[in-house]
Amino acid sequence: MATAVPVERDAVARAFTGEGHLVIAAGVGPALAAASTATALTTAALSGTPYHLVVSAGIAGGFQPEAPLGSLVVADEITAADLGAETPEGFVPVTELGFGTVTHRPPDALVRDLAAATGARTGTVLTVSTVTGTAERAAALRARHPRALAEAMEGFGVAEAAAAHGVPVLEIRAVSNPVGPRDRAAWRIGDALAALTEAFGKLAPVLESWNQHDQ
Ligand SMILES: O=C(O)c1cccc(C(=O)CC[C@H]2O[C@@H](n3cnc4c(=O)[nH]cnc43)[C@H](O)[C@@H]2O)c1
Repeated sequence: MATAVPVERDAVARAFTGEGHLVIAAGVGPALAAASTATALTTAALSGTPYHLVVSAGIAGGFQPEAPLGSLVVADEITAADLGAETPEGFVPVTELGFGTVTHRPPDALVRDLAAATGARTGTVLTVSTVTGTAERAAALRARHPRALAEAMEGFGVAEAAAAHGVPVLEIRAVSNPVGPRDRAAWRIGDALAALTEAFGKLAPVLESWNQHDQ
């Protein structure tokens, strides 16, 4: 499990206490999250106990009204929203420039099972390097990604590391703030961390049984 910061790591670890997994604070942003996750995966593989699933987890901004504060989102697509080029005609993702990738897809069945266990919504979770701070940017992201429910800063980096190791990936986010105009008074980080702990309590049996049977 790769969270960004220690409070997220602790929120997950409080609920997820079995053996055979690791919960790390991998750092904020896609680059550090990728480096930390790849290091953890390599270390485990070299010691003969490779991981079979990687989960990016933490708090996120939720697109309104679909992902209200305190709600949970399980990504069926993890998409890098700002990996590309700005052109006079608008943003062009790197894939349309002829290289790279911008989306990773978690296993369908696992996404369905996790959503059923927690009541989470499923949809695209965007990875951004800059937190959205205006209504215009939020609207532009939704126009480009109509299925987006949330934005955060690590999922795509974690997914790239998992893909490099041939390991499936999930992203699970609890909504701490709306995506849109910057309003620190509207953040509900405590509620989102509590929602994360509650969700991981319900997810633990699903993830553990998937780890044992579906590799
Ligand atoms: O200063 C701000 O306006 C601001 C607004 C929201 C979040 C931040 C952060 O620095 C938190 C980044 C951290 O938390 C995740 N996160 C939470 N909400 C969002 C969001 O709306 N957009 C992107 N990331 C968010 C993120 O994954 C980081 O780990 C600052």
